Amino acid sequence: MRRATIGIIGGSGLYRMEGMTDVEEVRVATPFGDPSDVITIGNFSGVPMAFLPRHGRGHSINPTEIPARANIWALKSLGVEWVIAVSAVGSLREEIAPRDLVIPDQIFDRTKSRVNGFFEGGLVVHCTFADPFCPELSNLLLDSARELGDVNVHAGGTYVCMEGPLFSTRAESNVYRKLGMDIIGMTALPEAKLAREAELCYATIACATDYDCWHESEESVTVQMVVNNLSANVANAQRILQSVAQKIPANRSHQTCGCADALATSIMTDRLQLPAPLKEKYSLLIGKYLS
Ligand SMILES: CSC[C@H]1O[C@H](OP(=O)(O)O)[C@H](O)[C@@H]1O
Ligand SMILES: Nc1ncnc2[nH]cnc12
Repeated sequence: MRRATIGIIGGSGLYRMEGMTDVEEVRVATPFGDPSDVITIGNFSGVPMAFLPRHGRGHSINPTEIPARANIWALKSLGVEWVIAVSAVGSLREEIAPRDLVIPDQIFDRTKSRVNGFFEGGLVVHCTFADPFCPELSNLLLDSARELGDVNVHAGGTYVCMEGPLFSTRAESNVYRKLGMDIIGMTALPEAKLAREAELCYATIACATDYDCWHESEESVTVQMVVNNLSANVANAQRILQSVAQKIPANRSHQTCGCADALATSIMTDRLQLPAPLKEKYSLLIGKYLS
């Protein structure tokens, strides 16, 4: 199967990558079921890249039902080391206007019904997650976003991940603002946790589409509002991706982020006691720590 080191997870409005050449669609089976859709592998800006739409190409998968474990596993199995997630978000700050971009640096978890990690059934792993986004990949995204010149870009910010699928109540939206959250969405988790467990560098381009429902002089968020602002946002995200693909190093040997070794000190279970079937199941993620 063809391989790629950069993986793009497309969110609402980004179901196909324009500008990819020499493409092949691959179906990847994983121990956690099927990914959201076929993965498109091809050349993008001269770089091998894998693209996966997290809601499926017809947007048929709601946030709670996204097979995030299968998605991350599938990308890892194709050789992906860098994952760039693209997401539509609501803004919880006056200064983050619809159509602005945010490269968030924190996440606050308000999900309720999701499986949060890969490891289970006798294998216990506790990864450090204080900084949920890879700082090095985030910086590259920021550089590329700023190069656009005609888009407002915000460096850092806390993404509160709600369960959905309904949007927030006004009380919730106001509480998130008081708690210091900056943007709101439904999909950063468990995706970011799984990327960390899979030792991938993971960062997000968050495209603001609305002011959620806290703003006194703006309409409360509707799908129509999100969709109206998305097409401009998605075009900008694609321009960033074209530029960042050129900046991402060919391998991670000089990285200082630690993402590539996230499991080195995180596996609690005595390796001598790990049953062979578990070792086999998880060899893609922990094989290098078993020899
Ligand atoms: C269509 S608005 C709500 C929807 O959009 C965001 O998804 P994504 O992060 O995949 O762009 C949000 O989290 C909701 O899933
Ligand atoms: N206001 C909002 N809340 C949750 N997810 C969103 N995605 C886009 N806008 C959103």
